[in-house]
Amino acid sequence: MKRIWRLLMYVRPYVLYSLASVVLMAIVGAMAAFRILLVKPIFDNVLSPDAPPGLVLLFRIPHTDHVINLQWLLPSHFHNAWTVVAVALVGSAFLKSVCDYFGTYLVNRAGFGMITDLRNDLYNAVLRRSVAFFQKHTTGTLLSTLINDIEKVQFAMSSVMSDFLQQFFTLVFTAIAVVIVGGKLAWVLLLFLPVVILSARRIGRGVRQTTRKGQDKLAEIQNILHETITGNRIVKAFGMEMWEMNRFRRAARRLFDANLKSVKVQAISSPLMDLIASMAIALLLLLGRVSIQHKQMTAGSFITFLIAVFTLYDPVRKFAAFYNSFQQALGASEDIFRFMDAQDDVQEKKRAFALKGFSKGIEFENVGFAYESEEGETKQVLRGINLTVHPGEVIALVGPSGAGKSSLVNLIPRFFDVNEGRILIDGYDLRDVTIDSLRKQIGKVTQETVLFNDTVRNNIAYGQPDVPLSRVQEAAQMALAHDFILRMPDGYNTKIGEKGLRLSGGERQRLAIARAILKNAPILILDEATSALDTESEQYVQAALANLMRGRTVFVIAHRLSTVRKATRIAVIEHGQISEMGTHEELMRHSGTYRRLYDMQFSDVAPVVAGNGEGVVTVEGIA
Ligand SMILES: Nc1ncnc2c1ncn2[C@@H]1O[C@H](COP(=O)(O)OP(=O)(O)OP(=O)(O)O)[C@@H](O)[C@H]1O
Repeated sequence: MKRIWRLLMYVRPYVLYSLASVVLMAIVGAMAAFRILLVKPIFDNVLSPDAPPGLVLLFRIPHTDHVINLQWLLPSHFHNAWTVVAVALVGSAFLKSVCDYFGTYLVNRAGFGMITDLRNDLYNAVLRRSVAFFQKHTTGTLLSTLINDIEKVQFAMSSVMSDFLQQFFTLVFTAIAVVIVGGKLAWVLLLFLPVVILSARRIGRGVRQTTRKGQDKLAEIQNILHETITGNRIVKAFGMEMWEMNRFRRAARRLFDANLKSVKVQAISSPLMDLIASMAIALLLLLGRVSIQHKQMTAGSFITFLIAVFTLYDPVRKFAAFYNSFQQALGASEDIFRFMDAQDDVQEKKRAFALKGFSKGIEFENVGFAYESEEGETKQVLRGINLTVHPGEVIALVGPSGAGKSSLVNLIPRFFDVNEGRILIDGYDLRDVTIDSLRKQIGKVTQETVLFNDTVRNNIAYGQPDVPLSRVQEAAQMALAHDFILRMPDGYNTKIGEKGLRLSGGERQRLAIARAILKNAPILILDEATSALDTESEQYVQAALANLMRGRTVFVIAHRLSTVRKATRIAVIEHGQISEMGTHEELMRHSGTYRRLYDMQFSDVAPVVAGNGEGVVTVEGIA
């Protein structure tokens, strides 16, 4: 109920459109019933040569002597039966068509309007969620909610809603026509009502179940497509085309079976209803003949009655589909609202103040951190971290894989919050300052370079669209990217494809470095790329990084000896704790973990395995 109410709140700005469309659709329904009523005068007056000229009777109000004549609805100078019926027929068709057109337009106007607002709100909410949220929910689930769930609500609130209103009013007015024209005969229909309703419900349930299965199978196919298109290089490198094709074929077969099952259930409805209808007609014919003999009914009114009864069937049948669609939209809105309402672990205090700059340093005071799974289980990854970093220092973090290095640096921009101790920036607890002002102080260059499908200029000036080109170029020069950018077809205006596919790994990294240089944040978090570039690229990237690091306070997850050597201090992280700290020379003298790691990882002879993304593997030495 709360969900329906919440969805309706989105309709509120469009309530005038909705009300107008309800009125217009009511007219459409009334006109549909009126046109059925015209069948009687067509048979009894227009097509009957023996009919006496005069008033054209439309129907008699049951249980009274009151009659409604067609002339009463039309200007008085129409007398001839054909003229009267023809004017009524064309006039009602015209009115129905006009109302249908504007009614449909207005329902859709309201439906699309509300869905646009809902989609914007959802996107805004999702975009602002914390990093933990994006780790909890897969890209597939988020995209599916943003696209498919919104689509379901949109479908229900636009196309289905307009059809529903039309069918609803057609049902109401035609039911009135059935009672008016049929009189006692209408009650016979009550005998068939339970059968129709029961079978429609059963078929509806069957259809719902089978369509849901079909949708699941379709999602399976979409997943395979998503995986193999984004990972097509891996598929090629491993020669898995045949295997993937077979996987796809099996999924397609399952979809085929599910669709056929659904058709089997759906296809039964029409013949079944035909059978019920034939039995009803047979019975009605018998009773109708008696009524006509006793002059209680004309042949024309009997046929009108039959047509009205048949017209009822369509809305009744469609109601199962409408119900289904509205249910699906409600189900989809549950996911939408769940994402919109998700409570972030990282929240800004109401009285948070803006950090003006960074000048005194960063302190980790007895910091502990745990990841929390969706089931509420916690996994402690950092404990008892004490570290004071002065402005301008370069802190290299080294340690075995999974020790907690990335987790530690992710605490600084508050991608996650500590659950023990605190982190201070210039003496202020991170949780006391606004997230925006904190993140303004921090630049980040990660292993995986994120580039957007936009121009080189906009990629470098990401977040600062108004920055002049000269400053973008300056940053690119410092990142040693200017020359290769100028060699591109449109220079700084060249569009980079999805994920920067037109660029080499080294070029991508240098663009990311240029972006960080332009941001000019005093604190820098660097996650050095593990995969080695070719020597020349590597030198460029190293030089660009040196330019970027100059004058900044840097936390670097180091994989290269050159970086480690240049660091002011090295912190060795093991099992979530700092086990050693000092300069390269100090730690080498110590003969502890660092020395062991150094021998394994950083010595000149130690090879590093590097891939070029195409699966072709090379073995190179580093350092
Ligand atoms: N979102 C998460 N949820 C739960 N556990 C996580 C999450 N991210 C990382 N972990 C776990 O936390 C531990 C520390 O991971 P972290 O990425 O900080 O290590 P790391 O030292 O940076 O490793 P690497 O050098 O391989 O990147 C690992 O055991 C990892 O499995």
